[in-house]
Amino acid sequence: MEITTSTDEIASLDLRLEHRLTIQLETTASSLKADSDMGNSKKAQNNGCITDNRIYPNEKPLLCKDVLLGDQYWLSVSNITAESACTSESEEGFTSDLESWTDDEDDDSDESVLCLTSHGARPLDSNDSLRPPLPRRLSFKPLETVNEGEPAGSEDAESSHIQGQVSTQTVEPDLESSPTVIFENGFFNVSVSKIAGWGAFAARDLKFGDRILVEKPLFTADSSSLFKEFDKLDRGMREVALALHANDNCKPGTPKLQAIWTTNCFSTGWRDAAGLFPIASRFNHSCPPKDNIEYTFNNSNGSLEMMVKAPKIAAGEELTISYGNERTPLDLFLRYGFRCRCGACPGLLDNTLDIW
Ligand SMILES: C[S@@+](CC[C@H](N)C(=O)[O-])C[C@H]1O[C@@H](n2cnc3c(N)ncnc32)[C@H](O)[C@@H]1O
Repeated sequence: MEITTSTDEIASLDLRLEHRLTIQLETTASSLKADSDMGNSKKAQNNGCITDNRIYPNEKPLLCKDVLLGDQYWLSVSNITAESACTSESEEGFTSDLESWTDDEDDDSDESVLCLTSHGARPLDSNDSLRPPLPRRLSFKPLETVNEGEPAGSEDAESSHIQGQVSTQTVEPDLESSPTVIFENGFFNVSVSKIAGWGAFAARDLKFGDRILVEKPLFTADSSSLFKEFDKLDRGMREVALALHANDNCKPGTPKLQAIWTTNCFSTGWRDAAGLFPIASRFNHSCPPKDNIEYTFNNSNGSLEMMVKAPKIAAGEELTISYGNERTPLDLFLRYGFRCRCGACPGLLDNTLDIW
């Protein structure tokens, strides 16, 4: 297996790092000094961040402070994972101790152009290509119960019902107003999937062993500490978490966060400890042998890594992982609340549920 050793080739993502930058940019007038934005290097090292601030020719920015430059918006991780990636609409009548959250759609205040690359942060370069603006919908509100039966894909909407006072939450990409691509890093992009909701697609031909994503968790927890750990997040990070797809078939009254956790968390290898990874969470499932990406949690850097496991993947193909090789379509339905449409399995037969 060919292992990528150069950081130039690693698709790296560190949401904590990006968010720290965001906070610093909001409180620091316009300093573009990467040193001060990134904190001291020792601190960054402790967090496992890559903080090499040199400018590398032709290096593609991974993430960037949302900024208005000329007529174009640069893409920030908040946009990628909270606005577009999701799927949520504003909730009416929600109640929570987070009610003080505000919608900062119109906050275009003094923003410096700083982007994250696989080497750390650097000022936006004139050669960097800009992408078209995304719809801005920073209106994610915490929910208290789960909106059940509304799948990420095109599952039968007739089975939908809404619990308690929670209003409908859109979990499908809105084809009318959503951008086609909500995340890209050179290896893959996240856009609308034929399997379900959002999915990941090869941005170019890939081969066995290509490392396509290295992602830090928003947070890690186990079943007993989920809410406590979530409460430690700041507003931006909570929005990102709450924007992820929630299990459609949880028991009535299941907290939204719990439904998101069961659908999206990746094990970190110790008992039931797991992490929430907003980009990796957009990968749909395929039953073997159709799953073409494998993943592992790397304890040494605290990141989830995704590698190509198929011999080759052509540009444009959907990238899928297995949510569990031993899982049958019934297991998938019971655990994740979806009827598998991967194309490799027969799917969940109607009479299976009747029998069950
Ligand atoms: C971790 S999310 C994957 C990304 C998701 N499509 C989204 O829009 O965020 C898991 C959810 O995606 C959908 N999904 C993933 N794989 C699927 C499959 N093979 N067939 C049907 N739905 C699938 C289900 O709704 C599942 O609960």
